[in-house]
Amino acid sequence: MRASLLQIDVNEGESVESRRVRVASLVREQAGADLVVLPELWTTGAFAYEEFGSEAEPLEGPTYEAMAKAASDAGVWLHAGSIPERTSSDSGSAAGDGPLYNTSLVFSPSGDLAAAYRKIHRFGFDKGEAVLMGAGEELVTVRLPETVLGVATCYDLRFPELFRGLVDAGAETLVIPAGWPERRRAHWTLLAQARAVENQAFVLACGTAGTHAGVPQAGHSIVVDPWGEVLAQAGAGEQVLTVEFDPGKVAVTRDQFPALKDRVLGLAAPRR
Ligand SMILES: O=C(O)CCC(=O)C(=O)O
Repeated sequence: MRASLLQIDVNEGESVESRRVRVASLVREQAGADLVVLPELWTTGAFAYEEFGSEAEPLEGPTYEAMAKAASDAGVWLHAGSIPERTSSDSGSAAGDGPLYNTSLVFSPSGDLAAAYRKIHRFGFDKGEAVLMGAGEELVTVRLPETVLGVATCYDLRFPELFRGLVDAGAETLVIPAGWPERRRAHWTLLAQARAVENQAFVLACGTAGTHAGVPQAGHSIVVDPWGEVLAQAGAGEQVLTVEFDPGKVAVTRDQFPALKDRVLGLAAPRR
């Protein structure tokens, strides 16, 4: 299986619309890949909090349209990263009066929406995304012909229980778009490898390059195999990271080193 991770440079010198056009064209250039992955919130930047409201779009907005077409033009599965999604509080109310979500979109090679995932763990503690956006509540997997994707977004990477939930739902390839900051790059690489080893799954983690809202981005998108080996890692700048991998390695690893079968669930709390 061939996957291309598009580590996009997100900076304020380029408008959202020109970046959308440029990214669509980069996706088209990946024809021949099985799966293409984009980063988190690449239209605005994950730290451009002031733009979340002004650039938020309904699920089927301009980014959805552009990415659905790019996926079908290229004939690839496309994890189109995430958008700031604008919602309505109920079907009868004015459009856009509901919470915003950090929503990932996955398209099939015919350009149909295969899945949407609302980021569960919002970043920022008591500010930023954590207060500006609503929290997703549902795990999402996507069945491709070669593998089952389990999707998560950026800060989710720090929460192993989410990934165990995805594995229990059948995930074999964990896809994580991000806008991870340079300051915590060591955590990014370490956590990507940890999630791969503990879940005996491939990890495809795609970050952004450049600096937006004063936050230099880590880049260093990474692909890790179920044994924890780094198959490929990008540098700091904009880059297309292409990797060939054998999805069958998940079953082989889980069979030959069956640690997942030794899980003990529902442990009792310590007695005081
Ligand atoms: O957990 C981190 O260090 C980065 C998380 C983040 O930047 C995000 O979720 O947008």
